[in-house]
Amino acid sequence: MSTASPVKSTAVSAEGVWKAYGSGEAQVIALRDVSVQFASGAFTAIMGPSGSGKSTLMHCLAGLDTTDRGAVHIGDTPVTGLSDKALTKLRRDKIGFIFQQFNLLPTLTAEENITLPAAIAGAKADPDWLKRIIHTLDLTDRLTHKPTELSGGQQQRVACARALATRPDVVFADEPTGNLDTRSGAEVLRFLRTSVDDFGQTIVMVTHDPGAAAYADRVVFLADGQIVEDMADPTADKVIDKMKHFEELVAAAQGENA
Ligand SMILES: Nc1ncnc2c1ncn2[C@@H]1O[C@H](COP(=O)(O)OP(=O)(O)OP(=O)(O)O)[C@@H](O)[C@H]1O
Repeated sequence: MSTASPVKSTAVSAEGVWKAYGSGEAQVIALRDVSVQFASGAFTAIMGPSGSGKSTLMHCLAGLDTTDRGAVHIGDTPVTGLSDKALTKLRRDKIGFIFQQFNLLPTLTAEENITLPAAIAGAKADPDWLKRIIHTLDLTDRLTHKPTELSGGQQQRVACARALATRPDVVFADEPTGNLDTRSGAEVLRFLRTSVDDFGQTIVMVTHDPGAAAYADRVVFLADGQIVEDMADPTADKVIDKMKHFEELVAAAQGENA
């Protein structure tokens, strides 16, 4: 009997991606030749100092921003070069988003917020799947509430259910615990972990918090628009230790780019 673990496929990849903002003297290079792959069924955190390119990378991976050079794929689908219409469809069908500010529609109930993306896509989310995630997120008693009637933690759990409702190929989470207290943040992070372990989802999360990154399988560190470190099986202590050496990593990256 083979004991080898199954080879994971790639959910998202970037190949030689460059991205600059502005031009001439004012030009800022946000991503410099970034190549990275994110395995399906894995939870990856992206960390790095402010301005290192984390949001730009996530936006380019998710087709929310264009790249100047290089290629991005979601599964086998090339993101670079798609028409606006095809990009909208790709985001709707294959990608879930969780934002720091929750981004729920205030006039809709929790349930309507959760099912809206599938409804817009003209699809009905699988009722058994929805029930399962709503139960796992402990939202069963909150479905008729509007966002203003929910705590921040509950709102973010609704946003998690919304992101997963269509069983997307990848969920991008941008500082999902940035607006939450420690306890509510931990509930969201435990859910993201569960969604990977029990439901086979793929999560890519930008965070500043070493404690949040410790929930991931892997941490990719960016500095000055480049990947400077790729850490497997992170712990908060390992991440903190790495961040202490960040100034050296940034100086080295800037030295190479000088
Ligand atoms: N729309 C824009 N126009 C001009 N410059 C931009 C734009 N977006 C980002 N930048 C610049 O690109 C670089 C990378 O920014 P980005 O927001 O990706 O970093 P970040 O690591 O996500 O930062 P933070 O942790 O503060 O959110 C920064 O120097 C930033 O000022």
